[in-house]
Amino acid sequence: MSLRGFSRRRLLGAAGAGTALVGAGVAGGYLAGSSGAEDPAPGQATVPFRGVHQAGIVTPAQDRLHFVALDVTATGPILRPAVVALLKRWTTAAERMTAGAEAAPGGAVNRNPAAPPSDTGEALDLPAASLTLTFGIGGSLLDKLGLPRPAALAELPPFQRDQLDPALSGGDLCIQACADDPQVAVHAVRNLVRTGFGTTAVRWSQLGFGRTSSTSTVQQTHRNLFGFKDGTNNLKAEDKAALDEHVWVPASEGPPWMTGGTYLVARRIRMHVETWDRTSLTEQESLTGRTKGTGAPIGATEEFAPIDLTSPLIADDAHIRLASASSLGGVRILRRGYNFVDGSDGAGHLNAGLFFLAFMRDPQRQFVPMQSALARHDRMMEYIEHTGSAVFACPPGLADGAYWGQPLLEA
Ligand SMILES: C=CC1=C(C)c2cc3[nH]c(cc4nc(cc5[nH]c(cc1n2)c(C)c5CCC(=O)O)C(CCC(=O)O)=C4C)c(C)c3C=C
Ligand SMILES: [Fe+2]
Repeated sequence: MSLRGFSRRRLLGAAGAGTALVGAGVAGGYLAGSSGAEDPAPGQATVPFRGVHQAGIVTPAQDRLHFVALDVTATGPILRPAVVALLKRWTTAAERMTAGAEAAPGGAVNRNPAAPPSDTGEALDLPAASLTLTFGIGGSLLDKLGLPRPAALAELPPFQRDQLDPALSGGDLCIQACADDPQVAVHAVRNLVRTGFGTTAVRWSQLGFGRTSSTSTVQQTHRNLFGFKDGTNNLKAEDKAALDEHVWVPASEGPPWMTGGTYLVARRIRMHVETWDRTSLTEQESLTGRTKGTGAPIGATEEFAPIDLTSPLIADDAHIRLASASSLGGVRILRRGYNFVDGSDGAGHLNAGLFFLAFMRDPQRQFVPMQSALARHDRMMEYIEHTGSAVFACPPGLADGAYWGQPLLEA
C-alpha cells in the first residue's frame, strides 16, 4: 500500500508524521553509499531526510529533477520571523513528502470540503520514488537579513561567452527535488511553493531528466544530450576522503552554520544540438577527450581507465583535459546535473541542454578556476551557451527536531 494511500494517511493521523516517517525512511531507504543489494522495488525506496549531510547531494542521483529558485517577498520587521516560520513549515512538509506522505495532515481529500485541500493531490497513490529535497540559501537572502555572506558565497565573476538571463539566475532560496518519478518531484516543489505564498515567490525553475552524473560507484554512467557518457570521472559517495577534501565545508573554514554543508553552483547550459549533430564523430570525440561508445579516454578501451594527459591523443583544448584535477592544481567538484528540453526556440531548434548542478566546498576556489579555463579554451564552448547561473549555500543535514536553516537563523 502506498504511503500516500488512504490507509497510510489515516495511520499517520494529524499530528504524528515525525516518528512514523523517520521509521519508514530507515526501513525502506537507501543509506548513503549502500551497496544497493537490498534496495526495495523501484519507486518504493525512501531516502532518509535527516542525517549528517542533506540528502540529494551524495545520495545516489535519481533520474528526475525539479529545481526551483525563490525570492523572499516579505520585508521589514516581519522578514526574519516570516522566513523562520516558512522554513519550519517547509521542513515538516518536506520530511513528510520524502517519506511518501502528503504534504500536510488531512492531505488532498480528508479535510473540510469547503476549504482548499492541504495537499494538491497529484502524488496520491504514488510511492516516495526516492524523493530527496535539498535546500539552499542565496547570498541575496543573507544581504536582506543583514547577515554576513561567507566568502565562498560571493557572486561568481562573469565568464567569457556567458549569455546569462537574469530571469534564469540568482535567487534567495532554492529547493532541489530529485526523484525517480517526475510527478513526485513536481508535486513536492509545487506544494512547498504553495506553502510559501505571502513569504516567497518563484524566481525561476528547471525540470530535468536523465541524470548526467552518477554519484555512486554502484550506478551506471548515463549520457548527456551530446550522446556521451557523463559523470565517469565524478566524485563518488564511496570516496569519503575526497568528499571531505572537495565537498564538505570543514569547521576550520566557517561560518559555523555551514560546517558539514556545501555550496551548490547551478548553471543552465543550452546545448546547440543541431550544430553538434552535423559534427563528425572524430571531432565530437576529440573535443570531449573520450570515445562516444564506451566513454573510455581516447587511446584507452575501458570507461574507467585512467586518463593519460601526457598522450597527444588528448587534445590541448579537450574538455576532460581542461577540467581535470591535474590541469587545475588538484581542484575537483561533485557534479549532479540533468538533461533538459524546454520545447523549441521558435527558430527550428530544440531549446535543450544540460542543467549543470555541482556541489563543492568553495565555488571561488573550485568552480571559478575550472569554468574560467573551460570558457577560454574548451572547444566544446562552440556548441554550448551558459544562459542561467546561481550559487547557494546548502547547510548541513538536520538532527531530529531541527528545521532547515535553523543554525543560521538562531545563531
Ligand atoms: C565548470 C565545470 C564544468 C562544466 C560547466 C561542464 C559542462 C559540460 N560537460 C559536458 C560533458 C562532459 N564533461 C565531462 C567531464 C567533466 N566535466 C567537468 C566539469 C564541467 N563540465 C569535469 C570536472 C569533468 C571531469 C574531468 C576529469 O577529471 O576527467 C565528460 C567526460 C565524462 C566524465 O568524466 O564525466 C563529458 C562527456 C557537457 C556536455 C557540458 C555542458 C553542456
Ligand atoms: Fe563536463
